[in-house]
Amino acid sequence: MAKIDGPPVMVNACTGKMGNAVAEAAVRAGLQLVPFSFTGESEAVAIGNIGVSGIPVELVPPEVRQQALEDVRRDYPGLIIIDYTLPQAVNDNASFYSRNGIPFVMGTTGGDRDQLRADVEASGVYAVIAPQMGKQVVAFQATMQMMADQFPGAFAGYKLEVEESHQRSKVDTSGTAKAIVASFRQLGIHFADNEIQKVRDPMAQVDHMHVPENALQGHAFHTYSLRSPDGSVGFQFQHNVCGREIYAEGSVDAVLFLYQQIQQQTQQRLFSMIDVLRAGAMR
Ligand SMILES: NC(=O)C1=CN([C@@H]2O[C@H](COP(=O)(O)OP(=O)(O)OC[C@H]3O[C@@H](n4cnc5c(N)ncnc54)[C@H](O)[C@@H]3O)[C@@H](O)[C@H]2O)C=CC1
Ligand SMILES: O=C(O)C1=N[C@H](C(=O)O)C[C@H](O)C1
Repeated sequence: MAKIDGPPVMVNACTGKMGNAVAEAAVRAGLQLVPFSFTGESEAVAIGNIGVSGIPVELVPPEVRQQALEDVRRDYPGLIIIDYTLPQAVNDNASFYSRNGIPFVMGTTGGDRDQLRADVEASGVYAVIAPQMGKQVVAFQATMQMMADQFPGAFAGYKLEVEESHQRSKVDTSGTAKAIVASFRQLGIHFADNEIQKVRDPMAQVDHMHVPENALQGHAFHTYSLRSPDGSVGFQFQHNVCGREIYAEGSVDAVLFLYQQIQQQTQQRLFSMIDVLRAGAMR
């Protein structure tokens, strides 16, 4: 694989479905994969190491991560971390990377998002934080935000229904759905995040959300339905993704974008995936 002009990349956690997918995408893109990965305690002890595209990656448990990161920073100068762990780890991992001055791409959803942004902003570390890394879904997300910015309150009085379907193992409510619902609230619709319907039953996913059976273990099907107060006007928006390729490729674009910002020492240091799209930073 030809090497490209980019940073070494550390993926936490290569043991995860998304972490593994993005580590493979980084290698495919010609980036050097750091052969260490922070992971949830059980895997590190039980598995020891994992192969990514033929590269043996050593799994590091949380209790030795500080020394491990210092070693990695010494041996792989200029590295950028990609985090796809779990919601309960988001804030602590981001603070850990920030304390150590390591730039990162945070794809993990959940946690305290306001605190996450505040802590990263205060630290001055370079980072991209986004609950959605799939470029075309981000374009849809940005379009909804632009409509809300341009026409606040335009849908006041409308009723909204949101259904998001993911693999059964997904513990949290979709961060993408929450971001798009925030735009609907700006458009005047009264709707709380806890009203988002999580579809996790495989039969309902196939019969009601029309998820292909071969995508049940990795999909993201979202439907947003709007109805006017008198029921005479309706809208429906959908974004349906099978697999994880779209997020993995977008994450690599985010890494290359962040690498450029660091090289240019830009004043802005905290970015969203909409910033990455606006910069045209896509292969
Ligand atoms: N931004 C985006 O476009 C996307 C975001 N995601 C998000 O990525 C996250 C992971 O999703 P999956 O890979 O499907 O989950 P998963 O359960 O397959 O993998 C999570 C991995 O994180 C590890 N982990 C848990 N705590 C950790 C810690 N403190 N430090 C290091 N590793 C730790 C676990 O051992 C596990 O291997 C979720 O929050 C999901 O919503 C997933 C796909 C796309
Ligand atoms: O967990 C997933 O798989 C995904 N999570 C993200 C989210 O919570 O919005 C992005 C996408 O839906 C896939």
